[in-house]
Amino acid sequence: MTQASLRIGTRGSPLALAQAHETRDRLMAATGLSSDAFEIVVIRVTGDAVQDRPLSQIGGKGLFTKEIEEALLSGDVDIAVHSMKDMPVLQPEGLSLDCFLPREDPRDAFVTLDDHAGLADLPEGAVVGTSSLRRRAQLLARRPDLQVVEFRGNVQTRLSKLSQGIAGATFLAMAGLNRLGYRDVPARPIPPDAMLPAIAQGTIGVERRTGDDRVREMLALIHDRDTGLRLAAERAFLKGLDGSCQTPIAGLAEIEDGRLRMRGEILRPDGSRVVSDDSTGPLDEGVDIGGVMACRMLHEVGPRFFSD
Ligand SMILES: NCc1[nH]cc(CCC(=O)O)c1CC(=O)O
Repeated sequence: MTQASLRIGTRGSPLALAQAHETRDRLMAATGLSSDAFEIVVIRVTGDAVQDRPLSQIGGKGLFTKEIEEALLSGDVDIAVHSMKDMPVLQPEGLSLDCFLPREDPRDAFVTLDDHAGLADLPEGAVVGTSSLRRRAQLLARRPDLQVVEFRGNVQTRLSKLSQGIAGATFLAMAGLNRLGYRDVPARPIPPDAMLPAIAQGTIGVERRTGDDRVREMLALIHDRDTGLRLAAERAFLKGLDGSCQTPIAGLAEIEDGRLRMRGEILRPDGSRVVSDDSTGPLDEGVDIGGVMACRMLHEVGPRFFSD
């Protein structure tokens, strides 16, 4: 590569920076280029600027991505690194998102400073902190007695809220903890059967300008095929449901014996109803598997499932 360095756009949170560094390290290893060939550019986004209100009140997905995508389109950066969990299913005109790094642990973790073994051991009426509509709904579906309070901020903030006694437990993504190297956080992974994770949880996606062939070829070197096949199913499911941050949706695709197994779940926000599905098909038919699952579910629950 003879051009100037490749500019990597990212949010400035500790997790976002860790993900940008992982992307740069993989690009260095794949291309043989030195770190001078890459520049990490931090971009401030709405979702980070607004700390005092629940994200679901400010707007749906896109709060963490809009400004970064604008920088990509205007040529201020050449690639953008995202948590795929925060990405809308459709990209703006002119941008492509088809490079996924090997997926981290997709599971949620149960985090408590007390010695409760897990969710089932929380005392009657215990207070749990989360800002995720999905986690809230899943929690209330299993334990309607629990009280859910709004919990935002990074890992440190959430742990300090636990130590102040604001809540007895919270949830975090295992992927975030692992990527940040937080080994001593008291986190227990929750099996997907007990709490199905968010679509794409644990996956880093790298976005680019559609016509930028130099970047397309570079990103092809670090794309992880299995992760791509899994995300195709999960994101087709999300797209079929027309999911936003206002709707509790969970889903996980896994490769088992050379086939793609997709589990999906939609919930009423108060947890009063849960509809789940589990289906397996050929590895390269994720788009169909996820799309058909979404259709079946919408048909089963009728049009006003999420809102009424
Ligand atoms: N919504 C915020 C967000 N986006 C991605 C992750 C974690 C890392 C990942 O799932 O890839 C988190 C934090 C969390 O849910 O604990």
